[in-house]
Amino acid sequence: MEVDSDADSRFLEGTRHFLSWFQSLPGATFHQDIAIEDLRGRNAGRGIVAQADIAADTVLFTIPRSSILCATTSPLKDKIPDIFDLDNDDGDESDDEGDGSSQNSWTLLILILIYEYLQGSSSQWKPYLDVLPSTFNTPMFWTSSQLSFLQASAVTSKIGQAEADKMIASRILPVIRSHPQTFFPSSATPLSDDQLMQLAHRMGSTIMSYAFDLEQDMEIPEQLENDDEWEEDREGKTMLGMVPMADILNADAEFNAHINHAENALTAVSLRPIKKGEEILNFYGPLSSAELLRRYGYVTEKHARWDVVELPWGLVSSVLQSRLQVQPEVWEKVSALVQQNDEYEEAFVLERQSVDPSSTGLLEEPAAFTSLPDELGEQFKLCLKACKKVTESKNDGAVRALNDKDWRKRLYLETIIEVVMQREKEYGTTLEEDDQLLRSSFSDEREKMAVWVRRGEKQILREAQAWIKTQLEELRNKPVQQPEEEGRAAKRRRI
Ligand SMILES: C[S@@+](CC[C@H](N)C(=O)[O-])C[C@H]1O[C@@H](n2cnc3c(N)ncnc32)[C@H](O)[C@@H]1O
Repeated sequence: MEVDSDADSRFLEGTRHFLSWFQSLPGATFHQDIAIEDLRGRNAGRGIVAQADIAADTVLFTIPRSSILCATTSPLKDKIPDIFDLDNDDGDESDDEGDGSSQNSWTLLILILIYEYLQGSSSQWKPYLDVLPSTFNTPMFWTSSQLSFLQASAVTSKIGQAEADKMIASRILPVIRSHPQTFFPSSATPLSDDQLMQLAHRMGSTIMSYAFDLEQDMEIPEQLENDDEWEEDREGKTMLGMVPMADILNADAEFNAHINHAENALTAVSLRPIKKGEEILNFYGPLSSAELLRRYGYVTEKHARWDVVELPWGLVSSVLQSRLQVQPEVWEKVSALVQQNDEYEEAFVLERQSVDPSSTGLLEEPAAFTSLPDELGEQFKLCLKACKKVTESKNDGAVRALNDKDWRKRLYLETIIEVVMQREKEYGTTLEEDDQLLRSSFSDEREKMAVWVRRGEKQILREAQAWIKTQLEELRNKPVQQPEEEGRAAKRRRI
């Protein structure tokens, strides 16, 4: 790798400046045995590393609430108070006027960040803003060639570029355009719509991978306990905020620190003894590799235990139709009945059973594939009922077979195993080919992460296949209660 010493010294200078700014904040603490280190060598940006052995329950650093950049601390509140009346939706644009009049906690924080960024040196958060990223590895910023490495992963449909563009155009740009003096100080060159769009994307992505939900673990004062106003206040309590230093912590599925939220400050506390040289790690939640990539732009081996794969109902339905040999015009009626159900689902998620990390941040039990989703079984059952209703010919052998519980169970398992195998084929390469690829070297880290994501999904499909096989085996070994032949023959007959 080419060494860019200018960029390196800017990086180090940014870290130094940020740390001294942080330490100068009233009420902030930073333990003497930890340091912010340059972890770019392993694609992890900055991180915090123990410089000596640290005991469990040690306060690693303290962040005063006044230093958090959020709706309550932003100077923008005095300048454009109207936008602080939150809509309390989660980005749903249905009631959006397109004039920036309705904000949610997400869009408001984008505006707050853009405002601070445009204030340059006069922002009190400048040293902090300087260590926030300007580029991202999340799929939102990938080329179509890089995205193609994700193959048939459902994550490709969740990137949300178009929705983000729409949200920025309707909620962010109108506010900035109608308050030019507020956003652009006299010294600053106003930005074009395209530049603002890019800046908003950058801030949106920063929030996605850096912001915290600010819970307020406050005791309710007795005299206010039955006060309606207080209740209302508490309802809207979840506020997004940028928390300096807490967001320098990297994270993994096994971690050794936790951020505690108290009334006046947030503290990072060690969950167990941490050895000198160990990275201090937080936890972003039980996220699959695909979700970790989508939100944070990285993957780790340990997160793969929460990998998931989606089975579209359309695929289940078409495999079932061909197994039952139902004609297309009849199956259309069956499908219409299934879709009328209030709980109709378009896709089902296969996942392992996995316990959460322990209170000390360790994963104590392996994750295992132990069942198909109940909702999939319910919808399958509903589909068979619809099939029976539509075909009407009550004497038909297949309909009689549908009444046989074991036959239905076998039909379900055989259908899903076929769906699982077809789903794997949609990816274009096999699990074994991906494994081989992952053993080679990649010139593009994004391609490697994509292969990791798709490989994890294929692994779940294989585990699901193995589990279904054992279920079928058990069913085969079960004593037969009814003549088997009828059901089998019925399967071959047309309904
Ligand atoms: C809250 S920030 C953590 C600090 C960040 N490393 C930095 O330099 O600003 C979250 C981002 O850090 C990176 N990150 C976090 N944990 C990581 C890990 N275990 N391995 C690699 N990158 C990680 C990802 O880019 C993620 O979007």
